[in-house]
Amino acid sequence: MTPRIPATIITGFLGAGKTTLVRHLLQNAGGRRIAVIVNEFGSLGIDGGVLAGCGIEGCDEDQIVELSNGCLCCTVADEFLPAMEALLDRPNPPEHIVIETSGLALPKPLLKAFTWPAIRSRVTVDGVIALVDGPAVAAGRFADDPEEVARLMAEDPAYDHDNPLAEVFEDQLGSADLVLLNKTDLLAESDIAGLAAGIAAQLPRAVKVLPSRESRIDPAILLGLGAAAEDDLASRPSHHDGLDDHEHDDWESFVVPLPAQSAPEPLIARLQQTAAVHDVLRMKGFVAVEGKPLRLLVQGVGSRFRHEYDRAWAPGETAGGIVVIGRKGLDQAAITQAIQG
Ligand SMILES: Nc1nc2c(ncn2[C@@H]2O[C@H](COP(=O)(O)OP(=O)(O)OP(=O)(O)O)[C@@H](O)[C@H]2O)c(=O)[nH]1
Repeated sequence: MTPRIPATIITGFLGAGKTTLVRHLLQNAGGRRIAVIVNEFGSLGIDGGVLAGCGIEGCDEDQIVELSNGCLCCTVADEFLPAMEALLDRPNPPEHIVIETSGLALPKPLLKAFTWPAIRSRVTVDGVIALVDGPAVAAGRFADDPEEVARLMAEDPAYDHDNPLAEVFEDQLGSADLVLLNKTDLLAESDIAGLAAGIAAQLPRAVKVLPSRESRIDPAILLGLGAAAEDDLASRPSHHDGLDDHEHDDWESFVVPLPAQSAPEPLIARLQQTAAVHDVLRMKGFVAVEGKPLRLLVQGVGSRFRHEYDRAWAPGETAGGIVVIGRKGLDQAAITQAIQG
């Protein structure tokens, strides 16, 4: 029997550092043929664009497969399985497959896809790695807000739902074989061990929580976990166990188109201000800057922003824009106006 190809699933909330981890893995593949399947919430294909434009030696664009529909967990049959089969049927199939899920995806439906006979006979889930945004956890972003719960219960006595951020976060952690507590540069040194222990205590199984910065952990630790997660679904609890389906009604995303900017800084200031006022969870996009041949990659998680010139615009690829992601109910018109200035 041909050995099964190992697949690593990378999960983690919006902006935790998943794409950064995939880049790190590709950069340090040590000659191993790694294929990446990437899926994100919100159009524009930023993550695929970041990876395909990575300029990493030995990394061809055809190693990156982008699934455009925002929710891998809902499109397993239509998109994910055909993409996997196409990868496996290549004349030179990958030695390892890395799947980056969207920050709002629940990993369990994806894990279940690996029990389907057509996939199970050829691939095994080597491990599920959950990225955690350290400062967001430290700020209590994923904890239930007792006041909010009390308010919702007053409105509807039958209310028993967690905060949707907490729910997605817990589902992602519940499936993990390894957790990276990322962005330690933004944490006080003295808080790291306590936060890691707090996360470990929340997990349904004994799973290691490793602190990381820029998702930099040796691939020898990340790949080769040998978890065979598809055989072990019962020990990976989800809020949606027993439910046939789940909704993504809690979230929304839209694109704000932007013309060429005179400089990055005023735009970043407007984005920061917008994120703070409107409680936006994630913004990312590519923008043209006058007089610059390269496109500006803009990344925002909450109100923390980074920007860099990443590569030249490809022919026909001129329109800039920012994807905005948040909880349902964003004031799209006001946000668009605030960002466009
Ligand atoms: N300060 C700091 N920033 C980080 C670290 N790791 C990643 N980032 C930044 O955080 C932002 C989000 O990182 P990504 O890797 O795109 O996160 P993601 O989980 O793929 O995001 P989504 O796909 O949108 O869910 C980027 O600006 C990264 O450069 C870190 O350890 N420290």
